[in-house]
Amino acid sequence: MITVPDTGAGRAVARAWLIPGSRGRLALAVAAGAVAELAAVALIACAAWLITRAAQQPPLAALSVAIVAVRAFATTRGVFRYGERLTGHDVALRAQAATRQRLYEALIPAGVLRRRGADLLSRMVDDTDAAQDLLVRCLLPFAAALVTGLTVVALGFVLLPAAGLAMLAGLGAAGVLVPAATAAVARRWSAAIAPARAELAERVADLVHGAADLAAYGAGDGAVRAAAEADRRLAALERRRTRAHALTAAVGVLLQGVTVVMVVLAAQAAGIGEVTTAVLALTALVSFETVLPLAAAGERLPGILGALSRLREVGDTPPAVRAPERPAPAPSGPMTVEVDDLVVRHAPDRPAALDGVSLTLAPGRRVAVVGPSGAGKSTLISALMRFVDPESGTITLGGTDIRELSPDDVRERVTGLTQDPYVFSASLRDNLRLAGPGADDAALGEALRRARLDRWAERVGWDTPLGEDGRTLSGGQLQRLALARALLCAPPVLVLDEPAEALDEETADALMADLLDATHGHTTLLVTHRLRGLDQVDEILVLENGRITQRGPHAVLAAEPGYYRDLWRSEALTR
Ligand SMILES: Nc1ncnc2c1ncn2[C@@H]1O[C@H](COP(=O)(O)OP(=O)(O)OP(=O)(O)O)[C@@H](O)[C@H]1O
Repeated sequence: MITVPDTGAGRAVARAWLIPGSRGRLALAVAAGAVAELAAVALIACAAWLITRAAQQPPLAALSVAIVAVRAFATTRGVFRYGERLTGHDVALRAQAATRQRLYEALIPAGVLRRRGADLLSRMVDDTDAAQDLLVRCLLPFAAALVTGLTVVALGFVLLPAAGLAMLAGLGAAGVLVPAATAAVARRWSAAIAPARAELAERVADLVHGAADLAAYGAGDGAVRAAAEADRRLAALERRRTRAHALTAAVGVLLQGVTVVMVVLAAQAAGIGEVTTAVLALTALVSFETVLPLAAAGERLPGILGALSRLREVGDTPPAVRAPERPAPAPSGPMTVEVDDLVVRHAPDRPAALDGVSLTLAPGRRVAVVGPSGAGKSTLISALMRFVDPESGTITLGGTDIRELSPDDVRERVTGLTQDPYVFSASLRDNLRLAGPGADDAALGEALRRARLDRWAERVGWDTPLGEDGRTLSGGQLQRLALARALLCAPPVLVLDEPAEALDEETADALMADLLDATHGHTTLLVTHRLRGLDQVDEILVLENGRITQRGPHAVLAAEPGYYRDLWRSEALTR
């Protein structure tokens, strides 16, 4: 369920996210826009005077100043319009870039967001466009219309107060009441349209990402129908909104016509002559050209403020872990990881995922963690890499509590093969270089050799694209590539989360054997479901329901009653 955006929050974001740093440029754009509009009005006023005066056939000299003025105003209008577009778009694009950057920075440490990927993507793309629209479509037109409107009304009062009054009424209604009405209409419709658009985006994302599963279970037609239905609902809402918008736009044009008629009637009643009448009438007519677009600005404004408040919601999502204000110096060289009485809870109302876990991982030692699904193995790795903070207990790295270190420093030192490794749509070489940007071909080759991927690499070539999400790789090759990356990165503490996950028996056994060979002498924490080969590690921890229930070397655990012996026996039976 998408909540209706709170526009007060949107205004706050507009101030906080967009304006700082661009005030000078913004003022320049506003000034250039106002001068361009004034020049446009003055151009029409002068042209009106020139044409009607010329019709009276005066000596040419009487017209020469007006001729020059028309040229001057035409040039001024063009030059300042160009300046306004240049500075206005410069400010707007800077604001948009700054908004995207802020959003991105807010997303990196964010905790669990309530929104799904498609909605988040639309925030990254559509909502950040709001930053640009706020300035280009709302703020600049409003400032230009205000300056032009006030000047024209003042001119009207000077020439003929009754005409000035008619202009004030007409421009005021078109510049304030009509945009307010369009804003109210838009607010009403965007409350209905935003969830409809989010629903369509999510359904389309499901269709694209879940295409294979939908096809496999014959659910494709139903999903397409649901997406088409969401599309129809959105289109119907958009149509109704467009009708309401057209109606308010028509009211604006009507006000323009009525104002010109009133001005002409007032001028005729006052008998001020046809030249002044023409000047007043055409000035009134053209002054609406700057005011009428405000209806569109009013229509866009609630959507913009809503988008900005959605951005703030992302920015306000509490980070999963807090970086210290002044991080302690990061430890270097071989380092011991000490976990002491660790309690981790993913949410206050959930049972602890880790409950009193203690372990020591000394330099060069390898510790394996085994346990049933949901026991807390991945949570332990998340805590070690500081993706989640403990409720109580400590983790120290080289003697320093990791909460005192910058999370990036921790993740540079404790990393490796995480669950579900991602393969980029790039070559094998580039996918490897991710873990070692400065590595030469010899180092890349060595990592591939240790992960037993070298022969395959020679066959397919180092520069062949691996396809989106590694589509050209088998499950085993993908895990080996991820292992090669981890070995290339060679962090002080290597973590390997279920490296043989989702592989067939034979491939998994081969991968585990190679992995145990490759990590010999390297400080390693290995989370695994498979026990084969664990006789090579220094210590095995059995984690059940967040607690360590057994610990020791393979030979001891395989002999004592418990989860490990049961699993070891059932593995032996399946061979
Ligand atoms: N982000 C999360 N929010 C809430 N609960 C979570 C979250 N991540 C894990 N949990 C819960 O914490 C417990 C431990 O999960 P964890 O993923 O650490 O188990 P695991 O041993 O790695 O399981 P598996 O072997 O299936 O990967 C589970 O009950 C799980 O539902």
